[in-house]
Amino acid sequence: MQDLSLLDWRDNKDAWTKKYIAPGIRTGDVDLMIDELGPDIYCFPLFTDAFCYEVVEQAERLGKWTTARHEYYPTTDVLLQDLGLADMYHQVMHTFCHPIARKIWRLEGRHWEDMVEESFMARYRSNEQVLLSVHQDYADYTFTVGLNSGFEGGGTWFVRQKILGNPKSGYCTLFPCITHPHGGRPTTKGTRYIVVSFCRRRHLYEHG
Ligand SMILES: O=C(O)CCC(=O)C(=O)O
Ligand SMILES: [Fe+2]
Repeated sequence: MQDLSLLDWRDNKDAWTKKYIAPGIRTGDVDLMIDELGPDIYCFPLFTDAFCYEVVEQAERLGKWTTARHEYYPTTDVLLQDLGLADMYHQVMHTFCHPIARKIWRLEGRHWEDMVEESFMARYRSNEQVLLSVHQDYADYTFTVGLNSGFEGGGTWFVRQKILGNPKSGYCTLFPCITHPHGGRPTTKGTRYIVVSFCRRRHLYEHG
């Protein structure tokens, strides 16, 4: 099992899930696992330490960080696609994450079954980009996943709800957009890594 890599998700689903997905979520015990940090801000364990370690290692090894990918409020980031991890991450979203959003907010109908994600890893460092100013995500809802510990500061500040989400390594936060403008608080020591997924309905304005 220890020889499995992040890319083996297609060939060996059971062993892959056991190695990389947190217990509770992996077993479908969603009701047991979800905390509500504040109004419509949810948090649950999603990944194991092995996942977090390997995904950060891959990003740092490839070193494809960008600083101007978004026109507004750019992060220092790399698309999971550019790490070769987009298909794997999409499968995780599809299997474990979108069903949680649909259940919480009663999102029914086929439009909510066909979500596109923009997933990227963002990095904050005391001597590089330390913060992200308050903004709206261009999405229906967003997932953010903490990937490490050993930094100081950081966290997602929801200005209207006055809540700081700062998920531990492997924990995923879920919030809807429009009502939840937010920003990344300064990382004052060390490096903070997160994966952010902007989730959009592919056919938002189509009838039926
Ligand atoms: O740093 C954070 O926690 C928030 C990141 C974020 O809001 C974004 O990338 O859109
Ligand atoms: Fe954001």
